[in-house]
Amino acid sequence: MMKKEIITLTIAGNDSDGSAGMTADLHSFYARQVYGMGLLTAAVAGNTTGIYAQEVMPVSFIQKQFDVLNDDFKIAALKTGMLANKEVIACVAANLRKYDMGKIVLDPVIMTKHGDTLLDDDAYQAFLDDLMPLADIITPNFYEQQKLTGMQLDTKEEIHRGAEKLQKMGAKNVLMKGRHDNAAQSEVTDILLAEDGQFYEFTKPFINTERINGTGDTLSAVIAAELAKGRSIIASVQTAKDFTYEAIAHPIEVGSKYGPINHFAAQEDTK
Ligand SMILES: Nc1ncnc2c1ncn2[C@@H]1O[C@H](COP(=O)(O)OP(=O)(O)OP(=O)(O)O)[C@@H](O)[C@H]1O
Ligand SMILES: Cc1ncc(CO)c(N)n1
Repeated sequence: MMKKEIITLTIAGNDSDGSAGMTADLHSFYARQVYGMGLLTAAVAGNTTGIYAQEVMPVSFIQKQFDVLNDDFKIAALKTGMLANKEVIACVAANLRKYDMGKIVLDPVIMTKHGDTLLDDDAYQAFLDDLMPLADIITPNFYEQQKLTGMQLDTKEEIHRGAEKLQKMGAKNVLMKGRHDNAAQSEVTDILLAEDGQFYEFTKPFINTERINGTGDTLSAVIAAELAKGRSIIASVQTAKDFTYEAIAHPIEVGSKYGPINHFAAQEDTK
């Protein structure tokens, strides 16, 4: 009998160097053995030194991609990445309300690690009002946590309060990714506030490297892939954390500066 594939979708921008955005998502889906589809919102001209130009897809074209995918496929889970502006957010939110596309992982992509902006300043409110209430899980990094909560979150207590604020805005589960900007730190801990109100911690050793382009995309893509298989939030986050760690721990030589992570090694080393 023919095997029925599990379909996982990324709604994201493409980064031309393959390190981040839709390409990293599709590498991750492949490595976790789900069938990946890509609904393109934008494209950036980037390499390992930075991003040099961006184009946003017309909303009518984004709408068409939603319609044709939903005409033909049953999607088990999706993740969002670069959404660029409030018009794209409105379109994505309307379609996530219209169509049942399975579990929703919201990765609030605002800025790259190297300071390039991927979401307009006037789009945060639409993100909070229209997308947060639809999320099964949201995965902000340290910078995005401050932007979305409007709070300064330095201590563990403050991070807990910030996660509770985001959960009150509608996200069922909130994964607050840990800081990794201190060369002397020994670990990176991500904190999950789960739907049941409990906090869970996911800790791995800190790796002191600049080759970490696409870590956030990879983490959220693996969460989506595992949720698509029907696994729990906690099991999905654990696999995503392990996978991303292995991908950082086995550097590959691509480009001259801020390199990508290694999805091949992670595929072999993650259960
Ligand atoms: N240097 C590191 N050592 C160990 N783990 C790391 C390191 N950097 C990131 N991680 C882990 O990678 C995952 C992604 O977190 P990160 O904060 O890098 O996301 P991000 O900033 O959204 O990434 P992106 O550049 O894709 O936007 C988290 O689980 C985090 O703990
Ligand atoms: C399109 C795109 N999405 C996300 C990132 C980083 O998160 C990037 N560099 N490019």
